[in-house]
Amino acid sequence: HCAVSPSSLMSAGWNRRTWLSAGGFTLIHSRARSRAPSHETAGKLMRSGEDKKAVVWIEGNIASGKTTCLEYFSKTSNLEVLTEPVSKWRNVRGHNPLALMYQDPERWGITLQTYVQLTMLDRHMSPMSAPVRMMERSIFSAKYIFVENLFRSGKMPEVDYAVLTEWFDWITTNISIPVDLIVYLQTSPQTCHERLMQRCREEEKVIPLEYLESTHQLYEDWLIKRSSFFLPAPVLVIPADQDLPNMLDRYEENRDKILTANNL
Ligand SMILES: Nc1ncnc2c1ncn2[C@@H]1O[C@H](COP(=O)(O)OP(=O)(O)O)[C@@H](O)[C@H]1O
Ligand SMILES: Cc1cn([C@H]2C[C@H](O)[C@@H](COP(=O)(O)O)O2)c(=O)[nH]c1=O
Repeated sequence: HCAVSPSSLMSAGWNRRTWLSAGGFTLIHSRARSRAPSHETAGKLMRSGEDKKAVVWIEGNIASGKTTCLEYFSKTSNLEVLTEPVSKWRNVRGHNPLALMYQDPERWGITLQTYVQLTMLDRHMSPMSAPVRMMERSIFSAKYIFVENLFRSGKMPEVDYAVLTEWFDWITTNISIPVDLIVYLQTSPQTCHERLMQRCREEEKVIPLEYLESTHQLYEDWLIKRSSFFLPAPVLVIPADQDLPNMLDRYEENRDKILTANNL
């Protein structure tokens, strides 16, 4: 195993631009076709050659049906599906930060959310293998919904919130995280609570309805009222309290909009 550091490459005649390009990344100066105005992307790090592909985020409360939706679309050709890295949150080198967070949020909220932020960034930066990417949640909802919920409910110390916010702001200022469309599976907290109980994930058995009501409100403020945080793309709302056959009809109705998200 041979470690090559950026500084040794630089002294061998490489500059920052060639080093980044070799790793599949470039620094953006301006973009021919960009999702965001060029002042929002200029100077940011982004993966090369992926600005013509479409990126769709599937957002929604816990147990709203995101994974089920992704599973349905995964049979579509020319589309890749990225599920949330929950298995990593349940097992990092033998530790379970998701379970720890639910047991003692004041102590372990920062641990889980730091790891969620890292693993989400890793998902966003992974090379695209198809013209359309459908991804479960985002680094944005991790911050705007879950970190915010911990902090506002008094379960995250202000210093932990400040450190996570500094990290988040650095990442979103310096790295381009493309998105063309946000699909919001809009459910009632009651529906999520029923589905969560039915799914029966061990760590989540302690989640009360009130927790889902808070995260629901944060989602509504972000994606419907647009009153809380930066919204990086248009939002397609799909009412998702319906049974599965009805949901599949809703997905078919919206298939074209979703698959051509970068032409909206
Ligand atoms: N439309 C639906 N009607 C009834 N149950 C559903 C529906 N969609 C998903 N489920 C079930 O609800 C639970 C949570 O769904 P899941 O897709 O895992 O949600 P998420 O990924 O948003 O947490 C699962 O047991 C799933 O089978
Ligand atoms: C993004 C994010 C998630 N979580 C928790 C919430 C749930 O218990 C799981 C994700 O499950 P879902 O069924 O896919 O909604 O992870 C969290 O605590 N913090 C986060 O940032």
